[in-house]
Amino acid sequence: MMRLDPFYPILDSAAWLERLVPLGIRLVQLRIKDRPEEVLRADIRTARDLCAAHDCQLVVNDYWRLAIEEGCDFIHLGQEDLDAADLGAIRRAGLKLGVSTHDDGELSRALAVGPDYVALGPVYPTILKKMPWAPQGLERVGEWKRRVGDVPLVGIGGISLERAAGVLAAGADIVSAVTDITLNTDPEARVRAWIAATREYAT
Ligand SMILES: Cc1ncc(COP(=O)(O)OP(=O)(O)O)c(N)n1
Ligand SMILES: Cc1nc(C(=O)O)sc1CCOP(=O)(O)O
Ligand SMILES: [Mg+2]
Repeated sequence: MMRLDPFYPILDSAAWLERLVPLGIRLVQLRIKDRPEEVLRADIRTARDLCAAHDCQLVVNDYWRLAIEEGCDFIHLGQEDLDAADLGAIRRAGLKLGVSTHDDGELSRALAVGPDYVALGPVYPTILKKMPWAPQGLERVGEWKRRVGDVPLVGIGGISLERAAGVLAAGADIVSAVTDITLNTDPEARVRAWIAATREYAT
């Protein structure tokens, strides 16, 4: 499999991708919540075409059926999403799969489905969504990497540009971020800085 880029921003609309992907993002997640299906489908299509034009790997969050129907090739599912998903249909369609984990049980379950990456979170406190887990910390990142072996490990949750190098040094292969970019006063400059800071980890 193609190596995934170490910088993995998550954005909540195709409009955000249109703004930021052309700056040189090579791996991005479209994570849209609570929108009608026609909006989801239109954004997935726009994101798919944009990412294809910019040599960027698109990961669609949650909506695996729409991802299959729209010819996307990578989805992200959390544990509750896994409960409802048809993994056979996902694999038959040739989709790659990233899975969230927050504790031991979730990691065992994630590894059992043969994921294309495992995400561990929240590494630091996050303001994006309420989560029942305490921040995992950097030692847990290292422990997860030892347990996942060759499977790429994504660190997520409260990761800023300033924290990214520490998360990578602790064992993550990839660092993911939302608000450090989208709430920044200059998201374009922030993305350029992330790309420059993570370039040495890319191959
Ligand atoms: C890279 C990455 N890691 C974790 C998540 C969270 O997925 P999930 O637990 O399903 O929660 P939602 O994002 O769907 O609210 C993610 N999306 N991406
Ligand atoms: C979407 C998401 N999933 C997480 C998990 O731990 O599974 S943490 C998270 C939010 C990440 O946003 P920010 O970079 O702004 O903290
Ligand atoms: Mg989900």
